Amino acid sequence: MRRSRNSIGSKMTFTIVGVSSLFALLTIMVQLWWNYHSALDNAVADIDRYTRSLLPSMSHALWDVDQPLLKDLVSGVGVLPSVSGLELASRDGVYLNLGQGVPVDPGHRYLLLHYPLSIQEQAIAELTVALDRQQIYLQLGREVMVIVLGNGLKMLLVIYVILTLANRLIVRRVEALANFADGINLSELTKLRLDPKVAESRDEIGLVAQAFSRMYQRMRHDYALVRRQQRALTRHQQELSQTVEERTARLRWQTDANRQLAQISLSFLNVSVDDIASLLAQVVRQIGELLQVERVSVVEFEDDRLHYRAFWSCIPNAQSADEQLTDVARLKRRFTNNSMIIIEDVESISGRWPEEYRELSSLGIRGIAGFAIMDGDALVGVLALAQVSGHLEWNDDKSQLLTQFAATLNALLIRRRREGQMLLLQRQLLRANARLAKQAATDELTGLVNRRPFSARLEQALGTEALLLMMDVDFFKHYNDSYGHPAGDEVLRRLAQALKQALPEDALLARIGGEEFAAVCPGQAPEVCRQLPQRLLDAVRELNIPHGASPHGRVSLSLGVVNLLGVDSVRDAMGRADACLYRAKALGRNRAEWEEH
Ligand SMILES: Nc1nc2c(ncn2[C@@H]2O[C@H](COP(=O)(O)OP(=O)(O)OP(=O)(O)O)[C@@H](O)[C@H]2O)c(=O)[nH]1
Repeated sequence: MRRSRNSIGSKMTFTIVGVSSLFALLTIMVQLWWNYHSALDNAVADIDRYTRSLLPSMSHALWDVDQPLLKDLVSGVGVLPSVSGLELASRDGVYLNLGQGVPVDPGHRYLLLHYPLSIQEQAIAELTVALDRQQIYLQLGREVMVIVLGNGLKMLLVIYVILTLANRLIVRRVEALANFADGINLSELTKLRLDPKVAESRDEIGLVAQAFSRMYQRMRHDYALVRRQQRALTRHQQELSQTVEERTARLRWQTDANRQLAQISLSFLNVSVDDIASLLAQVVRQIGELLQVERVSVVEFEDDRLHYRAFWSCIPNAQSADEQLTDVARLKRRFTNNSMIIIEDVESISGRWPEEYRELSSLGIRGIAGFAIMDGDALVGVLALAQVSGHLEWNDDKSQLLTQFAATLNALLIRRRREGQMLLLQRQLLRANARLAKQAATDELTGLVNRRPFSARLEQALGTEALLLMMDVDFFKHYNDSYGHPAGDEVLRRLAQALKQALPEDALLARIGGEEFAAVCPGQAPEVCRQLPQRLLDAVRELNIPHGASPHGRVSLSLGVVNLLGVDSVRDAMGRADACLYRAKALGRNRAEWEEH
């Protein structure tokens, strides 16, 4: 630590030097004062003692008028140090002035000492000794240097000792303490060690250091506690915000899912039976994307067989399981007491349901959720969601949603099934009706149309250049009688076939009675028209069916032909043709007769 002028060392130095200097000055002053007075007193005492010892001799010398002796004696006093002058004045006029004499005004410099000279207690003269203080001052001046030097050295020694002690006992330890305090950094919570010399001493600084150390320990402890609390608070806040985020996401997901489910339910209500399959395909895809699973399928049980009604997978070219290989009875058994089966990890059922485990594993399914589609108490199908790339991520919200969806799906499947059954019934009815209608319009024996459709066609051809041909088998009663009724039936069938082939394609041939045929032949070329009856007769002749009871020896026909141009009613047309036929019969049979105009 850099020591500044404000350091304890500097302050102590300044203080000690200042106080010591002052004290030394005072000491010197007092000593000088004391020395001065001692020197003055000593000088006065010396002068006094010496002078008084000489006074009797001086008195006698003066009395004896022994001038030289007197002068010697007085001069002897003048030899004393600090005596600057002497004056002896007797009553009888003897006067001696030695040295510098006695100043009239002594002032501060001189001290005058007066000694009476007497003989027989009678004063005869007075000796005045002038003491010059200057001498004492000079002597003191010499002593001052010694005193100052002595005191100065003493003072320096004392300062050195005090500063050394202060440095060792205070400054260094305070600096160590300051360094310790400087090193305190709560954010890092470092463990600081105070110098044992500072911390272990039992003086005030040691006590302060120990108090500091304890305070730091408490601060560390408190700070660690606060940090722990802060960390716990932060963790709690993070957990709280995470929980809020998760709940918000779940709520958002639920809202979105419910909205989609409502839309799906609505679309189920409005969909026509024919569109159910495509709607289901679309909906399973929607469910798959909403629940983020890789496969969704809807299967229905029918006659103890399983049918995939919809299958979707986000994996290209993924195939549903083979309907034939699924053990429907086992699948139904699993759903007997469970409306849903959630297997997040297929491995978890390896011991409990080994067959299902094998089957699912062989399909590469690693997690699956199945929801029963119930029709009342009957299990009619299963909605299944599967994961192949990993385990199934599941929660109650998804279960709740899919349970609802399965119920909606059930309603749709029931509707599909019931409407499908109705449609099937309708189609069967229509087919039966068509069959009946066809039967009603068709002659069962020959396969030709009967009278009703023929009449309708005839009506259409009225007033056109069409021909109406009425045909009747000759002597057919005899044939039946001779060959039997079944043989007669066969003849009718063969005749129908031969006549149909002989007629133009657009002609309509009908069996309008027991052994009666009729044909409407739309407008043809005159040549074709003219030859047509003969073509028909020839066709019958070519059949060459033996008929022993007929004069012709074989089965033959008689024809009555009418041109429908100018004919305006079926009844009229049939009547006219009948008349022609009658004429043909009358003229010998096996011939055609035209209406005469
Ligand atoms: N095998 C058979 N015979 C039928 C059928 N429908 C009617 N016949 C018979 O056809 C015969 C018609 O006889 P008739 O009306 O007397 O006329 P025909 O014997 O043909 O004599 P002509 O018409 O005068 O030449 C009856 O004997 C009927 O039984 C049928 O579907 N099958």
